[in-house]
Amino acid sequence: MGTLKVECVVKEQNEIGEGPVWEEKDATLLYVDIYGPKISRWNSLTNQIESMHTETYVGCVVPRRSGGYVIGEGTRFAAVDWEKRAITTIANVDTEKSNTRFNDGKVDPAGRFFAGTMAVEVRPAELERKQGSLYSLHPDHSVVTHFDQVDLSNGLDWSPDHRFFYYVDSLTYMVEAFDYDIHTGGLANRRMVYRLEKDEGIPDGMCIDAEGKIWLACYNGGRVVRIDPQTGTRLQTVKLPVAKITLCCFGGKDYTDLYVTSAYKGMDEESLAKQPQAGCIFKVTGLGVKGIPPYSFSG
Ligand SMILES: O=C(O)[C@H](O)[C@@H](O)[C@H](O)[C@H](O)CO
Ligand SMILES: [Zn+2]
Repeated sequence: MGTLKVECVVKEQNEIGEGPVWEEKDATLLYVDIYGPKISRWNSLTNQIESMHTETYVGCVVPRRSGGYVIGEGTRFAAVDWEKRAITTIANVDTEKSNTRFNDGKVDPAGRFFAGTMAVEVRPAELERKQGSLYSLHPDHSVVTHFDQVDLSNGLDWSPDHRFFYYVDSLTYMVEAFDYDIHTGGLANRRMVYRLEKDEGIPDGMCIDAEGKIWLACYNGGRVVRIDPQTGTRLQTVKLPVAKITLCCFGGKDYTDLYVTSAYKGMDEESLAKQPQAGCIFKVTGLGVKGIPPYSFSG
């Protein structure tokens, strides 16, 4: 294990930076600013950032096998043609609700795109409760509703053996697990894996590492924590120089670097002065673990 280093790499600040995905072929990091609202790509070799605006809040972006990206934007799944800067609707969700939006999403190992919704926040973590649901978009563009009554749909990922699905509804202050059926994309047997401690703040995004441990972003906790979902214990804490940590993903050579997004939404001038890097993206090196390459939506 090398020496742990935390570096601010993307200095352009996001109101809510989210949804980082490493794109190996170009050595770029793809991510969103939910309130931009925009999708961006940071090139790790040239330090250049390319962005495109979306029509409304964009919670997540994932690569698509046939090219371009798919996003969870407002209450629709939509296809993005990055070259043409064009967005087209694939499917709508929450059609009977008037004030929800997509939040975190990720592609499962079989190419299905999972993403959840939440009520639009009045202030961070202040929102009408039980308005969210967890959905998946399948290769034939059908949508499955896995469950509703969600307060603030957030982090998700699958165990490396595909047997478990991990999930965060932020206002439960827990990480939960389900049994996962990789053949159908079905979830069963919901249970708690980890409950956050006070100073860890609010659970936000998460990603899995190659050893099957969870890296959880702690919003208002200024850290990511590594959790063993088998024992429900915290194995490691990595502190960052900003409080509102939103999500992390592995990238870089052999997926050994951890990229961590953050937000500045809801901070007053005084706290922004104390945390001038709020909304930036950080790179953590020297963790001594590897991630799993991201999957692409197969539809
Ligand atoms: O980053 C996200 O996933 C949400 O869109 C944010 O709004 C925060 O999670 C939330 O405010 C923290 O509770
Ligand atoms: Zn999130």
